Amino acid sequence: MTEAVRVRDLRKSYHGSPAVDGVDLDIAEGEIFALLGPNGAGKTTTVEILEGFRKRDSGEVRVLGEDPQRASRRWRYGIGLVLQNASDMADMTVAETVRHFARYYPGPRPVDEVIELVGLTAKAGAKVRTLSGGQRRRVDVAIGVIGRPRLLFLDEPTTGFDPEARRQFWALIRLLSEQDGTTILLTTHYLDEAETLADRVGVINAGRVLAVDTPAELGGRSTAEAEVTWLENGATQSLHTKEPTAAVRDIAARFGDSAEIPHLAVHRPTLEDVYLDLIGSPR
Ligand SMILES: Nc1ncnc2c1ncn2[C@@H]1O[C@H](COP(=O)(O)OP(=O)(O)OP(=O)(O)O)[C@@H](O)[C@H]1O
Repeated sequence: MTEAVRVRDLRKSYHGSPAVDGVDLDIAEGEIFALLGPNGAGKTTTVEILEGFRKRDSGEVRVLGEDPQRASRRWRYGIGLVLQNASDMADMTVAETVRHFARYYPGPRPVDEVIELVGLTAKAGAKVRTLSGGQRRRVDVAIGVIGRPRLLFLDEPTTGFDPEARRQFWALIRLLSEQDGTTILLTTHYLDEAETLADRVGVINAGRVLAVDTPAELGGRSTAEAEVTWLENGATQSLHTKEPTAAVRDIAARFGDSAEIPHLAVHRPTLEDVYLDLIGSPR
C-alpha cells in the first residue's frame, strides 16, 4: 500500500492543554477517509498540521511523502483544500473565481471542465454572491480540485446542505475518487455521510484515536448483537441476539408460519450507535 498520510505519535498542546495527544494515522493513496469526533476532539488541529498550516509539538508526519512543515512548493500543488468557509470572492463570477485560482498551479485542469465537474456550467457567468449555500460549496470544491490535487482535504463539506444537495455532493466526491484516484480526507459530524462515502473512518476524542475501521466493522459493529422487537400478548417484546434470523424464525413459528408478526423490527447497531459508544456518550 502506498501511503498518502502517515502520522506517528502526533502531539500538539495549546497553552499547556493537549489538543492532539499521541495520534497515529495511516491513509492509503486513493482512499476516502473520514475523521469523526465531537466538538473539540482535535480533528481540525490534526488536519491543519497535515495541511502544513499548523506546527506540531512532536511526532512524525508524512503527507505525500514529505513533512508538511518543511514541504516544497511542488508538494503544495499536490494538496487541495475545501475549508469551512471559503469562496468569499463574492463579486466575481464562478468562472472568474475558478480561473483566478487556476493561475496558482503549474498544470491546472481546464476551468470549464472543473465547472462542469461540480455541476455549475449553467451558473458559470453568475456572480458567486448570487449563488445558494450549496452552490457556493461547489465553487469551493472547484477551487479545491483545480490544481489536480492528489490529496483533497474536505472540512465539514456539507454543513447546511439540504438532503438533495448532500446527495449530489456525495456523488461528486465519489466521482473524484473513482475518476482520478484522488485521496480524500474528510471531517464530518454526519455519520450517514461517513458511512456513504468513506472507505474507512477514524474516531478521535480528547486528542486520541479511539478506533479506525471500515464503517461496517467499526467498534465490532458487524458482529454485535441485534435487537429484535415485536408485539405479542398486547405488549412490545424484545430480545438481543447474534442470530436474529433464527430468533425471527422461532417467533414466526409461534404465530403460525403464514401470519405476520405484528410490529416486527430487527435493529442492528448503526454507525451512530457504535460512534456514541466509542466516545462514551449515552444513547
Ligand atoms: N488556536 C487555538 N488556541 C487555543 N486552543 C485551541 C486553538 N485551536 C483549537 N484549540 C483547542 O484545541 C482543542 C481541539 O480543537 P479542534 O479545533 O482541533 O477540535 P475539532 O475536533 O476540530 O472540533 P470541531 O468539531 O468543533 O471543529 C479544543 O479544546 C480547542 O478549544
